[in-house]
Amino acid sequence: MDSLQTLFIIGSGAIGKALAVFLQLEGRRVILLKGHIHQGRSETQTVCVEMADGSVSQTEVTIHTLDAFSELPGIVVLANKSFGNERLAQLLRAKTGNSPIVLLQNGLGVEAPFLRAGYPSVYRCVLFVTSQVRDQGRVRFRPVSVCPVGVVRGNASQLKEVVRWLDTENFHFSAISDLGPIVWKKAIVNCVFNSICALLETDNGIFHRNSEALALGRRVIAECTSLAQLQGIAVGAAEAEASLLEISRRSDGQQISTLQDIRMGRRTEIDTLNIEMARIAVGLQQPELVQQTQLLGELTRLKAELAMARHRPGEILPDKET
Ligand SMILES: NC(=O)C1=CN([C@@H]2O[C@H](COP(=O)(O)OP(=O)(O)OC[C@H]3O[C@@H](n4cnc5c(N)ncnc54)[C@H](OP(=O)(O)O)[C@@H]3O)[C@@H](O)[C@H]2O)C=CC1
Ligand SMILES: CC(C)(CO)C(=O)C(=O)O
Repeated sequence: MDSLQTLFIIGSGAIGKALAVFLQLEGRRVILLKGHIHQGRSETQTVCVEMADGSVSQTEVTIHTLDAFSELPGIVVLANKSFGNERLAQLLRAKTGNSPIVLLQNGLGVEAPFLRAGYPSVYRCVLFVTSQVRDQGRVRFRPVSVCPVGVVRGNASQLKEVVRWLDTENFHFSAISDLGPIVWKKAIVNCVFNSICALLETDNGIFHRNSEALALGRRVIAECTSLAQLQGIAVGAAEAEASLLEISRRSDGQQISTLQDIRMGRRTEIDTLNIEMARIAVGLQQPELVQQTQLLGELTRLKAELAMARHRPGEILPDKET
């Protein structure tokens, strides 16, 4: 399907850059676009993606702004922070036509702005990788397992094509028929990582190294799996814990995005994780169900707000662990 040949990646951060490098090195046509600045000049950078075995994938990547494109015919991949989705759904609507949209973001309900805006083809991926920008030109990338992609609005044959264009040797994608349980399982795991690692100011490896941290994680998992079950989503506590531990082992030394954001004085995505779980519980008239998850989320949000308030542009808050 030639019409999908170009991959437009929106969001030139840790995920967007790594994905662009891997795709370009396998000969795909990639256009990398800034997620929150929509006007300006294109800039070319050499991006070097470092893997756990010390190997490096390096190439020149040009980062554009959205104003340079009146149309985005191809696959539009969203690797921006999800709190930008509402605005992007409005901005992109006139440019994307029938192009499929693929969301790579963590969290619950992140696809809602695109559904409300009437996009005809929306797919969602659950990322099982970790990626961290070390400095402008270096990205540290750790794949955990293949990343499933499923249909939110669209069809199975287009999904297959989308996955074929996205998949590369270092960053694997596969098609999945039932997206709901995996989105929930990953969101539950993120409720653990994105709050506890951020509050402890530690790396993702803490859960396989420290039994007390794991015990805290189990309490969040117990609450959120009960909520999932109330929603009719079958995610067991044992499988969520297994996923937590696998990610913890494979991304030992990596910082969760929420901790990276707090250290840079940036907004976090905690609203689509712990805080969203609490909102769903309130909607089901069971507000007490996820109280500990909610408290951790509120502490994380406050920590991020305090960091934003004292942050001076360009300054990175001290890195205590890695
Ligand atoms: N890093 C990781 O290991 C993982 C990340 N994810 C998900 O991938 C997505 C991207 O994460 P990651 O690359 O780490 O994040 P980064 O912070 O490294 O980059 C995110 C990009 O989002 C863009 N952005 C920031 N604010 C806004 C906004 N208000 N509106 C639109 N765009 C905005 C920025 O774009 P620009 O600077 O281009 O303007 C930025 O480069 C997130 O949703 C995250 O949940 C999921 C699993 C793992
Ligand atoms: C849980 C983890 C580490 C796995 O991809 C992640 O989602 C993140 O870094 O944001």
